[in-house]
Amino acid sequence: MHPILSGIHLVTFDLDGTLIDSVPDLAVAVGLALADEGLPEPGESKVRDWVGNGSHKLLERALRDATGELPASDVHEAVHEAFLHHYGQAQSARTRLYPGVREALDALLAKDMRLALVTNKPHAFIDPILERFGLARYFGLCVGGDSLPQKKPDPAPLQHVARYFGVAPQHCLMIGDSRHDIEAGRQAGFRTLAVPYGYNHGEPVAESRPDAMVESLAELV
Ligand SMILES: O=C(O)COP(=O)(O)O
Ligand SMILES: [Mg+2]
Repeated sequence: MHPILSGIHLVTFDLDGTLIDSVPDLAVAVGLALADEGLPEPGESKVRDWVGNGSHKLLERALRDATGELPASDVHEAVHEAFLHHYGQAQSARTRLYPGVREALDALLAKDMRLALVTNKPHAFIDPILERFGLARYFGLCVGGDSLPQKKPDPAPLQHVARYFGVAPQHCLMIGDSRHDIEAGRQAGFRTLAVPYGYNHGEPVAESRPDAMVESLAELV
């Protein structure tokens, strides 16, 4: 086991960019939502840099990029609704599990760790994606970006998970790909571990100074 796991009873995972490479499907849905407004599709590489603060921010960034200005709230709402519709139609057609994920989850469960998911993705999409990859059984609790009034980098979703399982923060670990995961984890008093392969607005997540980094979750176990 990786030394970061010593004394840990609860491991909380981020979803997008940590367990799954979801940008190909997110980019299609963003493109279709913008096309409904007669705007050009941004493509995967831009969308990769916009993911991380939930779906409202994702569409705000896309509209701002396409039009050069902050969207009016009615346009923002309409395009966000269109995105939810399109993403709901095909949220895992092109999405892939990262290498090492299943092995890591199996090994952690075998060590009697509690596992939870805290994503900024809307909650409605979590179950279908976990089901699609056979991952639903691993997580005792899944928190989405719209499950609570606060989302990462606010520590509240992590504090909620720790309280739910009755585990003190110093025995909890947050694993994620972005500065929002590391900041939320640090503020919640969790240990933090980052993976470098996900989405962090085009910046190295090492700059957020997580307690540890692994190239692949397989290295955890
Ligand atoms: O939906 C997002 O913006 C990011 O989702 P994540 O928190 O699972 O990385
Ligand atoms: Mg992420």
